[in-house]
Amino acid sequence: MTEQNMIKETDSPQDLAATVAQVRTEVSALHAYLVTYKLVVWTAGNVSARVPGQELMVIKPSGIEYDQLAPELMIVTDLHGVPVDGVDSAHWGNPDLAPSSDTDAHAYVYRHMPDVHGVVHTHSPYATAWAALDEPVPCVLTMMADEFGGDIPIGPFALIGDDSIGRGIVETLRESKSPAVLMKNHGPFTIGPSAKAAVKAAVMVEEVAKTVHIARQIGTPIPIDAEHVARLNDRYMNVYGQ
Ligand SMILES: O=C(CO)[C@@H](O)[C@H](O)COP(=O)(O)O
Repeated sequence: MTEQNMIKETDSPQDLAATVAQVRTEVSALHAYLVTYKLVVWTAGNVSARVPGQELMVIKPSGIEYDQLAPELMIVTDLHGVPVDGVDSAHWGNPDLAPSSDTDAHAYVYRHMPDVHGVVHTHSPYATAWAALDEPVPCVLTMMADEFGGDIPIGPFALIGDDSIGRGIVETLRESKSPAVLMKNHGPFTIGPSAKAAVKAAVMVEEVAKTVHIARQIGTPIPIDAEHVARLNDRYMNVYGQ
């Protein structure tokens, strides 16, 4: 283990272990939403969460089926995606378990967007179809103005396996109100102030990508003007809900 991925010594080991245990439980459980909302096939999607106050994140192991996931199988890494051992009693490995193949992308987002506490990636079919076309989903629904504050943008083409996906996500979402980006030829990545918020954005992306696709089969969807988009987004962000 390098000095870089040693745990900070500011929290007591007991507090840190309890926090990590909570994050493990949350990240493991949130994958069920991906299955429930039909956003994933086989093992093609992942959820991660930042460990609050630490240079750490929790992500699922690569290639493990969703019904096998459990808190103790979640992997704790530093914000460069390097697994960190000894954070809590649920030993991160099983040295046979590698973290998700998208770990570098998630880690890059946490390093560069300090307010982001959750990242989700799926290959949900309607959203991914727009990504294959290299076409943003235009803001033609009030639900899109609410949740995304405008069009759902396309991010650049990026190869899997290094920082390029993370860089594409950050460069695109820094310029946008949207918590979702459709990475060209790949699929949606979503972010949120919590892992659950990022999961919700992944569910919403698929829903609106599907509806706008259907609308285009029967006519020409009508864009919502920018002033109305801004007002809808402001109401949703500041007034909607409890
Ligand atoms: O896009 C890819 C690989 O093409 C990934 O999103 C995987 O489909 C999910 O992999 P793991 O999280 O199980 O490594």
